[in-house]
Amino acid sequence: MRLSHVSFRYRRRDPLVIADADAELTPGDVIELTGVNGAGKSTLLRLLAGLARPSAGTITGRPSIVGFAPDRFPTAQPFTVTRYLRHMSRVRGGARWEPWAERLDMGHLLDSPLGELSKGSAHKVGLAQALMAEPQLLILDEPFAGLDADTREALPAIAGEVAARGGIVIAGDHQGGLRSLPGVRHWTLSSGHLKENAPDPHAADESPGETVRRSVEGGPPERRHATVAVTLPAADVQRFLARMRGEGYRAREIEESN
Ligand SMILES: Nc1ncnc2c1ncn2[C@@H]1O[C@H](COP(=O)(O)OP(=O)(O)OP(=O)(O)O)[C@@H](O)[C@H]1O
Repeated sequence: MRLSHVSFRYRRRDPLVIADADAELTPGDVIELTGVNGAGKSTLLRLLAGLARPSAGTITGRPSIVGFAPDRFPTAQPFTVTRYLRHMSRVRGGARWEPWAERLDMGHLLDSPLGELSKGSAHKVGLAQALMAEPQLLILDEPFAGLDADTREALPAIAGEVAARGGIVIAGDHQGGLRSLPGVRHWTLSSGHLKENAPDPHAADESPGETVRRSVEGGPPERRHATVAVTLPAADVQRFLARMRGEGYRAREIEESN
């Protein structure tokens, strides 16, 4: 997925909120987006999700299944949690919401009307509806806001699992909750400009998917690595990378040749 010269303003004479942003997101990426209040993080996330259109520039290659968890889940809807999640499951072609309700510890909330939920509980409903469709692009706006300790702890692993199966995860997050995942990319927005920070030199040399695979398999991580050069048709690169990252391996360099 690629952003090319993306700019956005809310109204014609308003200043640009996003100015000439360029970026590339590849399957398996986990990206943390930071910036001060009002920097434009939510705006950029909505553009990435396809909920707003760039005023200029293009966003191409958006995966077809997108999960978006907003910073404020809209609770002014006349449903209980179960009815809402069932409805979203139908919209999502019969996606299974029950495992997510269990994993996010929502059992006690299922009969509650959306309008009576606490902030953190409403946030969990937003996360469950975003996750249920197994999105190839998972967009989380302030995912840790208001969450209880258990769910906060579960969320990096969930993000890592989405990446491990070749999904892209991007989270607008003040709290640095995904930083425990090695290989996380860091984007910042400042004065409308999107910038990628250099990777943390102390971070482990492995992808988030690899970390999850190791934690699932158990045992201490094996630190020895080998680098293998692979040649394949250019048209197959994205599919290959997705599969490779899904297996927990990490691409170091991509070079095009004739
Ligand atoms: N619907 C809107 N109409 C007009 N301006 C808006 C609208 N939504 C946001 N803005 C403006 O766009 C700018 C960026 O807002 P945005 O919510 O994207 O920032 P943010 O980085 O997510 O902030 P925060 O960290 O406080 O959530 C702000 O100046 C805000 O006032």
